[in-house]
Order: sequence, then C-alpha cells, then structure tokens
Amino acid sequence: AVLADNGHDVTLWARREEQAQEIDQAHTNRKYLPDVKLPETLRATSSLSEALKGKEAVLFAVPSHSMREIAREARRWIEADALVIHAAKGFEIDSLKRMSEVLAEELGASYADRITVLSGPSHAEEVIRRCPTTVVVASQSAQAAEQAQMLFMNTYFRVYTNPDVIGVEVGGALKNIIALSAGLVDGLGFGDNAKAALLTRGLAEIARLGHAMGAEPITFVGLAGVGDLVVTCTSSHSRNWRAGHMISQGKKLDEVLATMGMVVEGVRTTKAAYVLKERYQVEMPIAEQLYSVLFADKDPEQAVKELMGRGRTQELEEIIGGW
Ligand SMILES: NC(=O)C1=CN([C@@H]2O[C@H](COP(=O)(O)OP(=O)(O)OC[C@H]3O[C@@H](n4cnc5c(N)ncnc54)[C@H](OP(=O)(O)O)[C@@H]3O)[C@@H](O)[C@H]2O)C=CC1
Ligand SMILES: O=C(CO)COP(=O)(O)O
Repeated sequence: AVLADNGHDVTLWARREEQAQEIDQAHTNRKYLPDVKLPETLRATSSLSEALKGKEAVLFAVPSHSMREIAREARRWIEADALVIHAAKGFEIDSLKRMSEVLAEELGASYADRITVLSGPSHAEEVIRRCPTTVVVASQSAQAAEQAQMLFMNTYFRVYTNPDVIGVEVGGALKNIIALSAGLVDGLGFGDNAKAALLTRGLAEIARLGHAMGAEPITFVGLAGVGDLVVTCTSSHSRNWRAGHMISQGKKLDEVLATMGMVVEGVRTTKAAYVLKERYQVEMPIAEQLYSVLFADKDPEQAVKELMGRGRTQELEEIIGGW
C-alpha cells in the first residue's frame, strides 16, 4: 500500500487464489487487516510469474520459515537487474542463516549487491492507516539501500539507510523474543519497573549476540533495535506480545499459535537464539528462560525469580569493557 500510494505499479502475490482475488477485486484483506480499504491501484495475483515479470523491485514479506521455498520458486521469474528487499524478522531455523543470506543463496551471487532488508517499528495495522512510521533499510550496497529508500519514502513513511545488514536483521529477529517475554511479564502483573528492566536487559542480550555475529553495536540503539523493541513490547498489535500474554494466562503454546492464526516469529527465533548463544558463547539469560517456558513448561514466575537471582555482574562489559 505504501508503494502504491507512491504511484508505483504494484502487484501483490498471495499463495491462495481467493485471497489474491479479494485484494485485487474488492480491495480488502479481511483476514489480516479487517475494516481496511486497500489502494484501488494495488493489484494481486496467485501467479508468481505474473507478479514478478518486468518488475524493477521485489519485496519478500513472507514469514521467515517460508523464505527459502518462495525465493527458490521466485528465482525463475525475477528480472536480472531487480532490486530485492525483504521484511521478514527471523532466522532460518535449521541453518540459523539470516534472511539476506537465504536470499543470496537462492537467487544467486549476482543479486548479492542488490539484497536489502527493511525493518523497524512498523505494525501493519498502523501503516495501512497512514500513521507516521519510521523504518530503516540496510544493504551492503549504498546504492541499493538508497534505491529502496526512494521507493518507499513518503509523508507518513520515513525511511533511513544503514550499512549494517547483520545488525538490522539480528535486531529485527531477536526483539520478538523480548516481546514474547514482555507479554508474559505484563500478563503476570509485574509492573512497569519489570517491563523497563526486560526491555533494557533484553537490548543488552540482543546487542551481545549481534556484536558476536558481526553487527555494529550502535545499530541496536536505532530503529531496528530500540525502535522495534519499544513498539513490539508495548503494543497490543504485536502477535509476539499477545502470545506471551496468553501463555501467562495458562494457555499452552500450541493453543496460542492456533488461536493467533498468524505468524509468531519469536517462537522459532527463541529456538534459534538458544543455539546461537552456544555457538557464539554469549550469555542470553532472558532468551534461555523464555526457551524453558515455551518448550519445557517452566512456570514463568519461576523464570522471573531465576533471572532476578542471577549472580552479580557489570552492565555492558562485553561492549564497553570494564575497569
Ligand atoms: N505484521 C507486521 O506488522 C509486520 C510483520 N513483519 C514480518 O513480516 C513477515 C510476515 O509477517 P506477516 O505478514 O505479519 O504474517 P501473517 O501471519 O500476518 O501473514 C502471513 C502471510 O504469508 C503467507 N504465508 C504464510 N506461509 C506461507 C508460505 N509457506 N508460502 C507462501 N505464503 C505464506 C500467508 O498466507 P495464508 O493466508 O495463505 O496463510 C499470509 O498471507 C514476518 O517475518 C514478520 O515478522 C515485519 C514488520 C511488520
Ligand atoms: O515487527 C513488528 C512490528 O514492527 C510486528 O510484530 P509482531 O510480529 O509481534 O506483530
């Protein structure tokens, strides 16, 4: 809708014919954005070739677990000089690869310089109402990042560029772990101090793993770090926050995911972080406790007790050093 508002010729692809038809003809998307009228110029199809042929840019906005499969399929139709952007916030669970790595593998080396990630605090429910929103685009090529910036930027959607692809992707993925935890903490009625502690110490965990993976720590105080962390941990639009909240009320994970009917990226990302923290030898106590709550039926109140009872430590020693 942002791109259509900017006057671009946009074709959405949806895997279900009936959804494509609804968007194309009625200009609505009742399942995902009820009570919203989409731009009249926005077209939709269930044919990938129709969506991709002749297009100067392609935005992959599928859940991270389906990125490889869709990219593999899309490769046949994407123009050789197309700009490739993705907006997924997660890792590939088996390989622990970032989405730009998955795209580069599937689309081929010739696209590496044109792969861009778009991330930041941007709940779809508000973007579609044209509420003021800021995001960041990152690419290894300044030219690709600026091209994406120009395509999306308008009066309600402000786009910044950043050369740190790893930081922007890792920040966008890991914030969902903290958003799930924030839903739990809010649901348990632990108050504002606990929530602030979770966001701040969550950010320390994100920066610690991100730094070890090659990110610039400063990226995490930007839109893909603090920005997305704040919006996802404080908004009831967030599926990750809502999932955590439901679990705090005694619901089982399977039940929560079935009720949601939309992707809750933080669940898979918690599994990924559990393995990544071992691989990079970094401490992620919040992610570790959330892992036990989600996958080993740990009582969330006990998880909080254990987090509060950890040994004494410095605040940011890995990043700023000690005395
Ligand atoms: N929602 C938001 O505000 C934001 C989301 N994101 C990120 O965007 C990504 C997508 O999220 P979002 O759109 O919200 O997720 P939703 O669950 O709301 O919608 C998922 C969409 O992807 C389709 N889909 C699911 N699995 C597949 C598959 N295997 N192949 C093809 N299509 C599939 C669904 O189709 P169907 O209906 O047929 O299942 C549906 O159209 C996530 O990584 C998320 O973190 C990033 C920024 C903001
Ligand atoms: O990433 C998002 C907003 O920036 C959407 O978060 P949820 O997936 O938790 O809804």
